[in-house]
Amino acid sequence: MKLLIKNGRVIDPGCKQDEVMDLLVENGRIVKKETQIKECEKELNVIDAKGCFVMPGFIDLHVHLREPGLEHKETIATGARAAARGGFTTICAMPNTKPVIDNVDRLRFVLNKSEQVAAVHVCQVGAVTVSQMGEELADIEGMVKAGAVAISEDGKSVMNVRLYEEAMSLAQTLDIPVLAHCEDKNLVGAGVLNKGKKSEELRVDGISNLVEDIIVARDIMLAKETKVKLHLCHCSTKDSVLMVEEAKKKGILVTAEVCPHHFSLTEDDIVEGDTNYKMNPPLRTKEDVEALKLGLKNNIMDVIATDHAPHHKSEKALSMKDAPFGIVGLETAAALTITELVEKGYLTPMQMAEKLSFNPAKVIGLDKGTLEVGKTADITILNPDREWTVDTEEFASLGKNTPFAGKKLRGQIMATIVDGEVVYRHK
Ligand SMILES: NC(=O)N[C@@H](CC(=O)O)C(=O)O
Ligand SMILES: [Zn+2]
Ligand SMILES: [Zn+2]
Repeated sequence: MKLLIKNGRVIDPGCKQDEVMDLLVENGRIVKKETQIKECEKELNVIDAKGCFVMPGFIDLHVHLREPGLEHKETIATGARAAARGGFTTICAMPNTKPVIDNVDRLRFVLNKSEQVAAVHVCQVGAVTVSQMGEELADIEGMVKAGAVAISEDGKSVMNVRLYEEAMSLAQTLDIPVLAHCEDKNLVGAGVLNKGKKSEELRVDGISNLVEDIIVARDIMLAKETKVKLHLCHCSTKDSVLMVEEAKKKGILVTAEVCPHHFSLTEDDIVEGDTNYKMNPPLRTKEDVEALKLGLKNNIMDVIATDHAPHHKSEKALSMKDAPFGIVGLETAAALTITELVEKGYLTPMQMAEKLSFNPAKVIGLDKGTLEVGKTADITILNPDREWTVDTEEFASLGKNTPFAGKKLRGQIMATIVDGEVVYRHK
């Protein structure tokens, strides 16, 4: 069956084109991109994308799928459906499952299961160390040969610098990036929220900017030394942005991501007792948020990734101190990007497509992120003007843990297409 997407504003970072055009998809690929495509075959599925952005399918470098072992939070199937609803056609699963994805068998389990049950493409990230214990290296080479697209210790930092240097050198040889969660274990202690006004007001331990900054500095130096491609996960501080800018100027191979919650909310938005405002790194100050937004605008920050971190209701029902860190993000990311960045003039629609698709594809070396003729038809259709209210009951994710519940956002995913098949269509 052929698919014709008509009258959309086609935004293609691959050839820097932003024009109203039609796209024809056949056998899972884009076969025509023209001002007006006339097709009169009966066997044709037509989507009218008038008034919509037609972008290369979004690619999320940072997702927690929770399977194996934590299926009460999320499964591969539900997480992938949430991705489809959010306009993501490829997601990268972090390895902090139970057990941790630190060997070939476990990696194969996720990839095989994803083939069977996932509505979107699933890539797997391998752990850096065995069981993420920080003591001995995982089978990095084996996992990369079996398809791992990157390595990461996400959830924590590798505190042993000698071990991390070895892992980075290996990753460099294998030509995969290291996705770095930057948090000094000793400095963070029992921190819960950003250290300052809010942590004092709510009488919980604080997490200073230094907790992140010190490890960002360290990891950039390690990347300089090992020449590995370093990708900094969920950057939250103004000094992270400064350091990334400096590192890039020096030719160090660093890229950086910002999560929608970190550019949409500050610590002042935290509602007492609502653990849906608790995530790692924490919501920072207005100054940090402004630096992140300008970092995105000035293309210092390359990627928007969700850090989709579903938790069960009973876990998030604990106190601010005891509840787990993390919020879901797949089903609100595109709308937050439109509402907070595109509408407010920080990003052009082209930059949005770069940060949600083209750049993440580059980070992990995927031949995706463009809408050029001949490429795989992974496509996202989004209406930038439509307003909707976040209703967690409608989420495909098992995780309902979001601070954006009940919020009115602009920008609605109308259709998500994977390998030429429509995997999500807004009613
Ligand atoms: N971000 C979070 O607050 N939580 C993540 C771990 C992580 O991304 O560091 C999780 O796995 O729940
Ligand atoms: Zn992390
Ligand atoms: Zn994470």
